[in-house]
Amino acid sequence: ELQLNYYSNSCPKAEEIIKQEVTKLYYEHGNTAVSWLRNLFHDCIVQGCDASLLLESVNGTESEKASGRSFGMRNFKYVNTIKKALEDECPSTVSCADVVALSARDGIVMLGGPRIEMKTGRKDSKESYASVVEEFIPNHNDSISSVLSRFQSIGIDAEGTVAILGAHSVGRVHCVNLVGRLYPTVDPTLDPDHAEYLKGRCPNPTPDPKAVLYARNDRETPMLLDNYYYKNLLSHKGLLTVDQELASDPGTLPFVEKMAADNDYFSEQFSRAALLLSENNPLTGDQGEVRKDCRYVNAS
Ligand code: HEM
Ligand SMILES: [Ca+2]
Ligand SMILES: [Ca+2]
Repeated sequence: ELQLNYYSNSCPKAEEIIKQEVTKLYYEHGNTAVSWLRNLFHDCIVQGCDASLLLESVNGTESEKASGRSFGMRNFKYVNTIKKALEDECPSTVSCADVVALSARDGIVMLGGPRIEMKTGRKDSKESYASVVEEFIPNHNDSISSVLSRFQSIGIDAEGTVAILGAHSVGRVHCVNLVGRLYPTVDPTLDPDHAEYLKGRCPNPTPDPKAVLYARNDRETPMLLDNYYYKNLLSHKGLLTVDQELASDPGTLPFVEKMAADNDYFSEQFSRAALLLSENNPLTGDQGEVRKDCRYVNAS
């Protein structure tokens, strides 16, 4: 069972230490906060919130980070910074899965988003689920029905799915994930002026995947977790196919319209959905372990 303040006896300063580290890292590299938010999705939706995402590839184990779905993920080295601060205070006590959850919670606040009350007590997996990452994480051009059913399977309804995708109100998309909507012809659901702008950002129809060319998700408030994402969708400026589809499907459009009009409603729904995501199928009690180094299972 997850509970509020799980570390109140075993490591009373744990939550404060995570918040301090997240804040410090944010002022050094603002995009770390963006990464903590994406990590929550990529860890929790794959098997559960168990830090399986953070394992490195070592003899026989392939890292989930090596999956194509993890393309563009960054700042993993700073997870180790947070974990080290915790190990210095209370060795082998605070799980990497809780670091994923709480760093996302505090990152969301740094990005101007809501403060979400999250429980703790998650344990860390002893294995990577790299081989099934693509079953759990949708692709950028998947159909809306498959995206909705993926989130439905972890208890997030259509309204919550629209809200959680509001995470794409911050951060960036690399050209490899965009050119399909620009070349050889422009996707008719994309605003023509915005398409010209995106072509300027991504001039090559077949970009080198190693190239660092990208466009910002939200040109208006790229570092704020706010409802500009939905305003952009309504003006046909969604970047990924999955984003734009939210505004064309009659089952999701009413939520897009309501979130575009009301940032508080977006924040409420985003909090509700992020909480469900953060509580998806955790390991608790005697299950799993508390990794000493988030990149490797403990030596036995
Ligand atoms: C249907 C579901 C989703 C799909 C297909 C998807 C796909 C993607 C793709 C393709 C990128 C761009 C990667 C790149 O080119 O660098 C991206 C970025 C991002 N995604 Fe998602 N995503 C989904 C849902 C979510 C959710 C639920 C969250 C968080 C709760 C999230 C958070 C982010 C963030 C923060 C970024 C920006 C990362 C950065 O700038 O470093 N995404 N996503
Ligand atoms: Ca996981
Ligand atoms: Ca924004």
